[in-house]
Amino acid sequence: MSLLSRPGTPLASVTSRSYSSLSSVTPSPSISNTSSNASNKAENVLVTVRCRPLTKLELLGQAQVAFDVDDEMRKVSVAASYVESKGRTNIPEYFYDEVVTGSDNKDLYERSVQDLVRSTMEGFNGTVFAYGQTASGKTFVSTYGIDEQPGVIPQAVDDVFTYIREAPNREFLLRVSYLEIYNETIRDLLAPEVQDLRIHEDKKRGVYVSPQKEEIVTTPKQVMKIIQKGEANRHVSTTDYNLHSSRSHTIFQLVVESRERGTSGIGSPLRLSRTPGIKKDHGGSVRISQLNLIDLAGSEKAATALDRRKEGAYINKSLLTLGTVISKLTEDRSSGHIPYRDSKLTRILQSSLSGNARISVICTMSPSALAMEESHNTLKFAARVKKVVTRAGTNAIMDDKALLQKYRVEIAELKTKLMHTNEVVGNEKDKELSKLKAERQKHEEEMMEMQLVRTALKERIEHLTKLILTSQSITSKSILDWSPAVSNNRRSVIVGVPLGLGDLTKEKEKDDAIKKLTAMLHAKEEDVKDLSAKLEQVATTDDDTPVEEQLKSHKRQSVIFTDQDRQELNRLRQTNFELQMTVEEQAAKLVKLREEVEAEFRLQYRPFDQTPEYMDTRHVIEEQRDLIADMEEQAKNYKSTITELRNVIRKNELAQFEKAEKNAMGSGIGVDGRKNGIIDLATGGLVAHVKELEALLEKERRQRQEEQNRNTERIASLEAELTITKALPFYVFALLAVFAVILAWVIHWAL
Ligand SMILES: Nc1ncnc2c1ncn2[C@@H]1O[C@H](COP(=O)(O)OP(=O)(O)OP(=O)(O)O)[C@@H](O)[C@H]1O
Repeated sequence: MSLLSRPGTPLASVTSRSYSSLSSVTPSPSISNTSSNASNKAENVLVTVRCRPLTKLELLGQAQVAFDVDDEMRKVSVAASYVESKGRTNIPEYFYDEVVTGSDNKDLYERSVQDLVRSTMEGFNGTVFAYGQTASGKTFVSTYGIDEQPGVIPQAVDDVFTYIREAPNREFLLRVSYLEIYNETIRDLLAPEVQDLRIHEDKKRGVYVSPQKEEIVTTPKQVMKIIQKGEANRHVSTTDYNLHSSRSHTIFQLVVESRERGTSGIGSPLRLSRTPGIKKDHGGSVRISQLNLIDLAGSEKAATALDRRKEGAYINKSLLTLGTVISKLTEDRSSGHIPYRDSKLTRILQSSLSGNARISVICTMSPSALAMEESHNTLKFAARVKKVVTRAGTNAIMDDKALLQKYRVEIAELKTKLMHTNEVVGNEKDKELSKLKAERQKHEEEMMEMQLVRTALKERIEHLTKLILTSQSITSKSILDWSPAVSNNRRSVIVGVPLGLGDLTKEKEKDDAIKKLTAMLHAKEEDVKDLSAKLEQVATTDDDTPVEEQLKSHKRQSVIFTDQDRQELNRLRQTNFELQMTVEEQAAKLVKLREEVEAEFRLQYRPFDQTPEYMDTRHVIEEQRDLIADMEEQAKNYKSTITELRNVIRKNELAQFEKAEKNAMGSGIGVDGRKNGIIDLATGGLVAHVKELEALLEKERRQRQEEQNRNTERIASLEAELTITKALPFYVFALLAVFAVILAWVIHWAL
């Protein structure tokens, strides 16, 4: 609700006002017009009285409520019961712009602060401060609420960003600072280590503190973090009246710079409005304004603790000066000196208090009868401050005070410089630089890739070597399994390979060497396993040392493996796996081939004694031998027949002789003549028959002998072939071995 529509305050002698009457709340292109129209109009400080509920402590002490609060009527009055208890009849009443009770900080913000914050976004300076005795609720109003009721500062910050979000035609730059005045010393809550902060004044900037840390902010969260950081550095102590009493005044300052979007403004003159003193927001001019959110330390009675008493003295002194300054401001200005310099607080607030800011004061009070005196003072202060008139106007500036402008100018200058540099030397240098960068990146990538490939290849080579050795050993075993025969045709296949029976020793040596190599490879395989385990273990570490170096020094356990590296490694492992599969397939093929060859050997080179040729020859030899045996038997028979015949012949001869001798003795014929004639007649036929048989036997024997000789020669020749053929398995073995080695090398180089 606009305050203009409300009844005026009896205490206020000048027109009360609301900030909404000064400027349109809606951020729009009309901002600059509205602002300038409203600029420099005399306005009173907006005064709000917040009367908090009784605290637990006060309730425990059965504190009497001494004030009645009527927020509808915006009236605070001393409770009738209290007046009566004091034996009085006059009930004092106070009226203000806003009177609130309870704990609703949101409502308080919307009533008393929101318009001021929004007008700050439109270029007017704004100051909000909470004033009241200690433990009256100033910090509650300013910073912390309860039940998720943030105080004025967080709500203002949020509102600033909401405003920016809703103003598409303007661009903003925000800077924040957070100061503390403790025992009359200025401290920077954002840089507490910085000493000797001093107050300066010049025509352009007015009153300001230096050196002061300002942080450019871009999000509400960032601002809240800064506030929290500052709060952590603030002086807070337990006092007789408050567990967490603020022992210092704090000034949270937000500087807002803004300009219309799409206007560079560089070099364009600052145009002033026709009304003297009012600057119009034309073209690229930058509006700059300050929002000061002040949490004052509480005025208090003398404390018991020495430190607190000292602090209290300073606090009271500065608050007293504030009161004096405000009193003077409400008097006729020409009447005299205004003692801003009497305290750091009034000095820092000088610009705002002297008129160039809209001011909203929230006076906090306790309703307790025990705090009657302080509350009364607060109400009187509130009434006094209500009379202060300010004439805030927008500040449109073009000089380097505005960071927004400065940054824009700097960006434009840099762009020009860049363009210029690009034209003159930039192209060449840029090219060179990007080439170098690209080369370096490429080199790094190559190094990484090489390392990964090396590891993968090593594994693969070891595996391949292992496979080859395995296949070698299988071959040699299978050779021992069978003893193939051989033919001259087969021998011709391996002409030129210097292997033979004598090469068996060399084969043995080779076998030994292969075994040695296998042992070595097994050892290497173990190393690789260890390394892989280490790599797995440290694969997630974020070490910046180049991989190459890390791998070189085995002492190091950390290896960087980015996700990309790991993918690459996995890809290589996959390739490696596929290669292994290929090699195994090849090895299987080799085994199959060897089996086929062996089968062929078995088929073509059956054992010699099983070949038909051998069998036939053997058969013939057997037959010949049988025949010879028969013939020899026959010859024996012939011989015995001949002997028998000869015996018969001799018997016959003797018988004939004896007969002739008897006749001769009787006839007188000589014995010898007769005897010879008879023998010749009797044996002549038999002898001829014997001779005939003997000739036949001799002929037969010669024929058999010749045939036997021929067969024996043939067997000898076949046996000689058999001896030579026995070497063939070794030729075959050598052929397979050479084939396997060639295959392995071909796969290795192909990858
Ligand atoms: N409107 C409120 N509703 C509920 N509790 C409140 C309210 N205002 C203040 N309090 C409580 O009163 C106590 C004192 O408040 P706070 O610390 O804000 O006082 P202060 O004026 O900042 O005191 P000091 O000047 O000593 O720092 C706190 O416990 C606070 O929670």
